[in-house]
Amino acid sequence: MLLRKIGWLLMLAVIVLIAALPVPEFWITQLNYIGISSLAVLGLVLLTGIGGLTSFGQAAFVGIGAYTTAYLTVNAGLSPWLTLWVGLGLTAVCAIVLGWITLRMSGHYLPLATLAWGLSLYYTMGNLQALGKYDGILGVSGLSLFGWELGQGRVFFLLTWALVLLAALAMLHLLDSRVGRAIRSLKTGSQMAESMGINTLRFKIGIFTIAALLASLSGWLYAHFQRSVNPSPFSVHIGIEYLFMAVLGGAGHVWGAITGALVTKLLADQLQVLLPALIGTSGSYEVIVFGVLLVLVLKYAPNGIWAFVDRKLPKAARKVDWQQAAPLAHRAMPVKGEVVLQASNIRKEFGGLIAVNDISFSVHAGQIVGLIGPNGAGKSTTFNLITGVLAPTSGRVAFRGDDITGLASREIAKRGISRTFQHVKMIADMTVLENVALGAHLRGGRGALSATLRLDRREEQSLFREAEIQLRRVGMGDSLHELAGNLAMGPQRLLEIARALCNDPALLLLDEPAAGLRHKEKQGLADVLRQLRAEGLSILLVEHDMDLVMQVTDRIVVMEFGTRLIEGTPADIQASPLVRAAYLGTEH
Ligand SMILES: Nc1ncnc2c1ncn2[C@@H]1O[C@H](COP(=O)(O)OP(=O)(O)OP(=O)(O)O)[C@@H](O)[C@H]1O
Repeated sequence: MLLRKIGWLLMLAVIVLIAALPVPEFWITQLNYIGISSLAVLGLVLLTGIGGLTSFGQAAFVGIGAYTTAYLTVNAGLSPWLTLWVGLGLTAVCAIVLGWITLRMSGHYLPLATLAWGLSLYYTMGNLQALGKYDGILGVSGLSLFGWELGQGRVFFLLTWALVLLAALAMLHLLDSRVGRAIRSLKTGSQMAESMGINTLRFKIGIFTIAALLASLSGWLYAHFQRSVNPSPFSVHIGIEYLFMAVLGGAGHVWGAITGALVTKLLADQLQVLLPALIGTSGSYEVIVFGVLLVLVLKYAPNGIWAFVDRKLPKAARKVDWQQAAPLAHRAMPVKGEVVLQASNIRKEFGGLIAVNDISFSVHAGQIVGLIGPNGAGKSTTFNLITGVLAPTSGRVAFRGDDITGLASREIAKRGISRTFQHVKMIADMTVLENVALGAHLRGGRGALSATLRLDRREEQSLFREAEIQLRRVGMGDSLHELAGNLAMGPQRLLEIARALCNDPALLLLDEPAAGLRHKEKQGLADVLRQLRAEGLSILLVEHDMDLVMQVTDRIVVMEFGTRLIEGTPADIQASPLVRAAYLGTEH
């Protein structure tokens, strides 16, 4: 905390000193350009580096901010302080509409779509008569405050960098919050995030809009700094340059944005002088060098320059300030023996393959039910049908008497079903505690604005308190501040269980929790499962480890080729020749 404060004070001191000392005007201008670019790149860090959504269209949003203020100040005589908000509003509308259409796409379709609308906006700016076509709008006024001209020098520099630091601070606050954890979960794919109750599309549109707003702010500054606008600085080419800055600086780090903008600008300046002197002719050779540099960075330093700096910086563990926090509300739990889950004739067809063939079974409160069967029997598909990852072809799933067939994962999580994954899904660069707190997403309600303004601290304390309780419940109370990525497989699986428990579930679905565990870890897991059952939780367990299944389950459903082969107590199953034949692959 103290170190962080010193860091901020140092940065402020450097900025004030640069403005106060006789630094040549050329450098002040360069630093102004760097600050303006940093804002747009900061948006890309959030969107691409942290949220995992690649966009080539960031420059187009810079253009919307720049053109809005240029047009309205020149043609309507409005104050730039008013047009800033008009630009931000217009940008938000464009981002929400474009995001709503394009962010459903995944893989390479999304970057392609951003290219498409980046180009469209560029040509729109270049072809509209009202916007001066490719000549743009000239004579944009500078910024002034109560009649005092801010100019293009030191005062503008102070304003720009104050905005950059404020944006960086806001983003750091945002990322260290309930909303921030949800944003960081987007990169792991939507399945885990949705099962924590996170509406991934909403969050994607949210970060897309925040990134666009930062770009728009950058455009507003640019227009009043440059005193003119034309389409060139808002082309896809510049969009790619912003991405380059983010990757070079460190797309996963807030400070990577400023580092990237700074290094790129300084390098471009130096190369523009050096290369013609070396080669003997002038031309845009620096673009070629940047191309080569980008390939080298992607190959040898994919996390960017700031990742190296970050590794050297001292890290303080999160301050434990949640001991006295208010406990989170609990849901009413089913009474022992009540039917918690009822699957009735559920069926799933993949083309011609019947992966789950009219299966029926139930789970009662306070029971551990095992779902076993040879590879490919349909266990994971059954899990996915119950948790809303897949919609059944036919049949019905009821939870605590309510029909939940075909509901989205996040709706099912809301009702009290939590799950773990066959292949652990966690956020490697977040601590164990933060990962587990993600599981309590639905039990908090504070949004992005509260987080940015730090008005969410009470709720955060309650969420962390809950996360610690659940980690202690599964025996991981000593690993709160460890990075999840450093955990061995056993603790990773326990982390997933603690995260699932954070949702205060009435039913827990565990998908092969013993896979990859050592003997001792399996015994530890068995103890945890027994303890959870003793506390009244119901568990549906898919597991290949027969020792564990026979030790902990009350009843077992055996599947084979998508059908229910037999159901009974562990003793019944062990004695069944049908089960033996299914596992040995012999006729029965
Ligand atoms: N998305 C899908 N598209 C097509 N076929 C699928 C899909 N998912 C699963 N299957 C098929 O459905 C059948 C059941 O698969 P499932 O993963 O549910 O079995 P499982 O019992 O969980 O196996 P394992 O123990 O190996 O995880 C398999 O034949 C599998 O290839």
